[in-house]
Amino acid sequence: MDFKKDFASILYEVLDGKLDQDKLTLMIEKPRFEEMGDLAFPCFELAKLLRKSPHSIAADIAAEIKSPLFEKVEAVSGYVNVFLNKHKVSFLVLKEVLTLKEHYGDLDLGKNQVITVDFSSPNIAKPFSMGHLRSTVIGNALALIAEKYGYPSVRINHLGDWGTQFGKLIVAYKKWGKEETVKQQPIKELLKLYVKFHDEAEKDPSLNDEGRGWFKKLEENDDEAMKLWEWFREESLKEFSRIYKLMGIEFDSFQPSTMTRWIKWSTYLKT
Ligand SMILES: NC(=[NH2+])NCCC[C@H](N)C(=O)O
Repeated sequence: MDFKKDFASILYEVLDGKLDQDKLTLMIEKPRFEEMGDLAFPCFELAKLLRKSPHSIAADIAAEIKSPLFEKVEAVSGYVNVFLNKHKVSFLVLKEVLTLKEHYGDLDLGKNQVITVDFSSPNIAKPFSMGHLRSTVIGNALALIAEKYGYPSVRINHLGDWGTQFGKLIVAYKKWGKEETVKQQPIKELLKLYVKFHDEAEKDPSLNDEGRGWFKKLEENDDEAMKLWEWFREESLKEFSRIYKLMGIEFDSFQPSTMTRWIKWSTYLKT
C-alpha cells in the first residue's frame, strides 16, 4: 500500500499530466505536524510553470480533488494537505496484511546477498547473562529485518568455549565434581566447581599450574581433556538451547572459539 503513489496519480489527473507521476511522488512530503495532514504537496515549483501564485495553485488543486481516499483536503500556505480516510485506509492495509500474511512488507533490496550476524555468544559453563540476552534479542531482530529486506541471514553463535579457565575447570571437576550432579544442573554445578577452584587456589597456588597443565593438554588434543571439554560444552549447550527455544531463535552455527585455533594452525601450516 503506497498512499504517496495514490496521491501522485490523483495529482497527475488534476494537473492534466503537466508533471509526471514519479516527479510528483518525489515532491510529496510528510508534514511535520499531525494537524497538517498525512501527506502534503508543495506548489512552489509549479508557480513558474502555471504562472500563478503557489497559494492559488494549492487552492485550485484542493478544490478539484475528490477522492474517497481522503477525508479532508486543505490548501494552506501554498501546500495541498490531505488527510487520509482512516476507515478506508485501515481496511485497505488490513486487507493487504491478511492477504500477504508473513510476506507483508517484504522488500528485495538484498537481492539474495547473504548477511552473517554474530550474536548471543555466551560462555560455556557459566550462566547466560542479561548482556547475552540483550545481544540475542538485538542480533535476532537484525537478522529478521535483513531477511525481510531480501538478505538471507546466517546466524552465528560464537561460543566462549576456549581458554585457560577450561583447564582449571577440568582440574576442579576431577577433584571435586560428580557426573550425575553436573548432568542434573550443568551450568550451576560447573560454575560452583569453577568458584571452588578459585577459593582453593588462594590457599594452594599450585592448583593454577595444574590448571595451566590441563589447558596445555587441551591445546594438544589430549583425549581425556578433550572428552571432558566436549562434555562441558554439550551440557552447557543443552541449557542455552532451552533459552533459545523459549525465545524461538535458531542458529545456523554454534561456532566454537576453537575455530580460531584451527584457523591459526592452518595458517601456520601454509607458511
Ligand atoms: N565474536 C564474538 N561474538 N565475540 C564476543 C564474545 C563474547 C564473550 N563470549 C562474552 O560473553 O563476553
